Order: sequence, then structure tokens, then C-alpha cells
Amino acid sequence: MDQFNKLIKPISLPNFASKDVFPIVSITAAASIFYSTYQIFLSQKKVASKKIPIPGSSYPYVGHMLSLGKLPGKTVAKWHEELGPIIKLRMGVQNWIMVNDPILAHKIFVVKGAETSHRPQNTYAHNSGGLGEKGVAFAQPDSRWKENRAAALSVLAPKHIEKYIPYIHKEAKDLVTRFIKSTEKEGSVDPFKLLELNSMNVITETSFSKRFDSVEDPEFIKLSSIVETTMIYCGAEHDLANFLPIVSIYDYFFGNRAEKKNFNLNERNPYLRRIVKEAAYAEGPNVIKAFEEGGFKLTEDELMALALLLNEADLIVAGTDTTSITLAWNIAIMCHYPDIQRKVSAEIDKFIESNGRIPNFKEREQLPYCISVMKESMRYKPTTTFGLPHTAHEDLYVDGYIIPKGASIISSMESMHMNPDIYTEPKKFNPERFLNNIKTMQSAANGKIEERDHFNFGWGRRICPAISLAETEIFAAFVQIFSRCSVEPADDGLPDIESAVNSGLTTAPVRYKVKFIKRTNSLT
Ligand code: HEM
Repeated sequence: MDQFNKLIKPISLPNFASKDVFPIVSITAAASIFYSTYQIFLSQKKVASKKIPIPGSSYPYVGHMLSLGKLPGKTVAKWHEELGPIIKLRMGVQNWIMVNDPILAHKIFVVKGAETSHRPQNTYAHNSGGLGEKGVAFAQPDSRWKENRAAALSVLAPKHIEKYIPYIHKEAKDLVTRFIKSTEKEGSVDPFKLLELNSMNVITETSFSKRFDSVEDPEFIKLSSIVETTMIYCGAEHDLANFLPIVSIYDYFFGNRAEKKNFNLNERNPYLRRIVKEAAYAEGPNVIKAFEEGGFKLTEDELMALALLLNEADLIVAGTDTTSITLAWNIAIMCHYPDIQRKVSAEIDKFIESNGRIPNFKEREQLPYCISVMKESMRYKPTTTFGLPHTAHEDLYVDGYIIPKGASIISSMESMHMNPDIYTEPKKFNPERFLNNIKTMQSAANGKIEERDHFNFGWGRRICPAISLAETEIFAAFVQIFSRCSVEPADDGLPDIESAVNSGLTTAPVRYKVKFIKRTNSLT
């Protein structure tokens, strides 16, 4: 009260004594406190004023499961065009909330990150020794997940990735030598398996100091099959019991659970345990050693789960992987644009002329056009169909919509990257759109929403922890290809970039062949 009196004392009001002023000021202060509290209350009011539209084609029990078609990304993009930035699908007993507006997605996944960083239950990852709760990608965000994610973020941080740049560049060099040799021998080449070998080697080299010489190497075939099977088991087809509970009875009686358990216990886990142990004693830096050196005390199972997740680049569905699918799209698109290829090669040549060697990732800013092409290629053909789903931990009120507790919240990647409010003339492949945003994808993804380049790496607390590794790998392969080759159509025509193959989590190009023709004017 004394303080209050001190405050009003200097106010000179000729007609009132300060004791008379006191009640007036008190009432005014109370009114303004009440008003501002009411305004705050109004702005946070838990009222759903807008209904999330539901597309029409839903059936009893299964809901929209049968309506998504062969390319769910395209079907959902069409529904967004008709119904707006947020739509609700019924997938058996689950609700899926699909979002194609990055600003709204940012509000949901980043601003409300504490409530939206859970993952839906996954039958395989969370049962039969699936290790889901022990790693990062499928675990719920509890204290153990925080430690594991911190460990993954630490060993995959840009400063750690720098250590691996020489390996990554060597793998890229070998990749392009294989492309050229296969083209010379066979006339053209299907790049998918060789891209998978490249990504696998980058991961196994950086994680376990281990690499494979060729796609025929029996150990490469074994690991490739382990990650392929794991990802197939994690995919929606093997997760039907979570959508349609009756399927769990079928799984039980037809031995599907036993088959998965057997695979984990007898095939996958012993192999992973062995390479994790070998990595601890291998020469040179690797991620397993970095965990120990960084003071992260992980159990053998946790190391194994992380090792498996760190292999996510290879894991994502059916033997292909996020990084190699990204490169497969890039090569297919570039084959359609010889003029863009020439500009890219000229920019790399200019660097080689003044430095006497090929650029590495740290020098990327000297190649603004190349960086823009890599970003535009990921925008034009996103790697995953729907990223990885998050779930709402409680009822969520955003922009007048209510997202019910337990719903899966999903970014509609294709639709988001073709959103005309964000990208002008989105259907045009136009690298120039990124010339004024060439910062690393890692910093764009973790920066302000207005400055994001694309949304392929997901959101908030669950954002991909390996962006730096992925973009270093993409960069290395890209500069190797276009410093040494031109990519030309095979005799049966250009790669089909209008269609796509839904590989569960990823959207891959239809298998194609191209020619990697050695440039006669190459400076390398
Ligand atoms: C172009 C390449 C890649 C793309 C497009 C990609 C994309 C994604 C996306 C969309 C997510 C989910 C983010 C979210 O939930 O919002 C994710 C998570 C994750 N990614 Fe990647 N990824 C790539 C490469 C990699 C690589 C090379 C690794 C490992 C070495 C990796 C490891 C992980 C892990 C461990 C998670 C789970 C994070 C968590 O749940 O907290 N990714 N990635």
C-alpha cells in the first residue's frame, strides 16, 4: 500500500485529494487487470470454432483405409485441394489429422511440441523384441528417450559429421566410378542398388567403421535384408492390428507374431550385437565409440536399437532408404533438364579451376546454384509420403480446431511442398527459388518457420537428427556426379517422374535406367 501511495503522490489532480484518487485508480487498475486476463483467456479459450473436414469416401469399420489408393500422397493432396489445410481421416479405429500448411504444422508440432511429440503405437516396434521403446524413432518422449535422442543428436551434430567427410567423399567417388563403369559395360544403369550400397557404406563406415566392396558382398546382402525386413515389419501392412483390432487374433493364430520374434532373436539381434561389439575395437572414429567417448552410458540393447535407427537411411522401407531415394529422384529429375545440368557442372568446374580439387561440404556456399538444385529437387519430389506420425498426448486446440487426444498428426509432404501459398508456381522445377536461401538444410530446418526451405526432415522435438549427415552425403554424390558425368536417358526413354512407387514411408521413383556419360571436358 505504501508503494501504491508513493506511486500516486506525484500525480497532481487539482480537484481531488490523493485519498479520494485511491479508489478510482484501484478500480481502474482492477478493471484493466480483469480486461487483460479476459483477453488472454479468450485467446487461449478451449473452444473449437472450426470443424476439421472429413473427405467423403469412408467405409464402415475400415474408414478411409481403402480409399487412399496406390499413391496415398496424391489422394491426400487432392483432398487438401478440395477441403483445405487440415483434414481428418478415419483409419479403422484411428483418427489421422493431415496437415498441408507449414505454418499450421509449425503451430502444432513446434509451438505445441510438448503435447505432440508422442508416436503412435507400432505393433512390431513395440512387441516381439522390436527394440522400439529402447531407441529414438518409435520411443515415447520420456526421460530415457531424451537421453537417447541427446546421444544421437550429439554424435550426428555437424561438428562430428565433419570427421566423416573424407569417408563420405570417398564413397561418393566410388559410387560414380561404378555408375560410369556400369554404363560403359551395360549401356545404361539402374542406380537404385548402387545408391543403396553408397548410403549403407556411409552409415556402416561412420557407425561401425565397416564397409562393403560391392552389392554382391554377402554381408551387404545380409544387412540389406535385415534392414529391409525390419522396415517391412514396421510398415502399415504389418501394423494392421493397430487399425483393426480384430487382425490381432489373426496374427496370433497364423503365427505372424512368432515369425517376427524369431527374426529378431535369431537373425537381427545377434548380427547387430556382433557389429556393435566389433565397432568398439575398430580403428578410426565411429559413432559407437563416440557414444562412449561422449560419456553416454547406453546399454547393449540401447546401442543396438540406436545402431538400427542410425541405419534409418537404409531402413526406410523395402531396401531403399531416405538418402538414396532422395538421390534417385535427383538423378531422374536432372535427366529431364540438360540445361540445368550444364549450369551445375559449370559452377563445379569454376570451383575446381580456382582450387585444383573438387569442393567439399564445408565449401558449399561457393556453389549456390548446386545447393538450390538439391533443395528444389527435395521440394519437387519429397522423400517421405507423410514423414513420421506424431500423436496428440491430450486434446489440442489450435487455430480454432480441436485435435482429439490420441489422434495421429501427419504432414502431407507432397501437398505441403506444392502449396502455392508457400511456393510460387509450385509445379515448375525452378532451382532459382532457393538462390537467396542457401543456408544448410540443417539450420533452415531448425530455424524460423518463415526461413525454412522445405519440410522433408519433419518437425520440432522429433525433427530428423541426421540432417547434417544426409545433406553431406547428398552433396558429395551430387558434386561427384556432375563434375564427372552428364546424366542422359537410356535408349528406352526418360525416367518417369510423374508416377511414383509408394514404399510405405517413402515415395520412390519408378525404377528406371539412365546413362552416366563421362564428360569429355571434365576437370577431375
Ligand atoms: C534425406 C534423408 C532423410 C530424410 C528426408 C529424413 C526424414 C526424417 C523424418 C521426416 C523424420 C521424422 C521427423 C518427425 O517426426 O517429425 C525422421 C526422423 C529420424 N531420422 Fe531421418 N531422414 C533422413 C535421413 C536420416 C539418416 C541418414 C538417419 C541416420 C543416420 C536418420 C535418422 C533418423 C532418426 C533416428 C529419426 C527419429 C527421430 C525421433 O523420433 O526423435 N535420418 N527423419
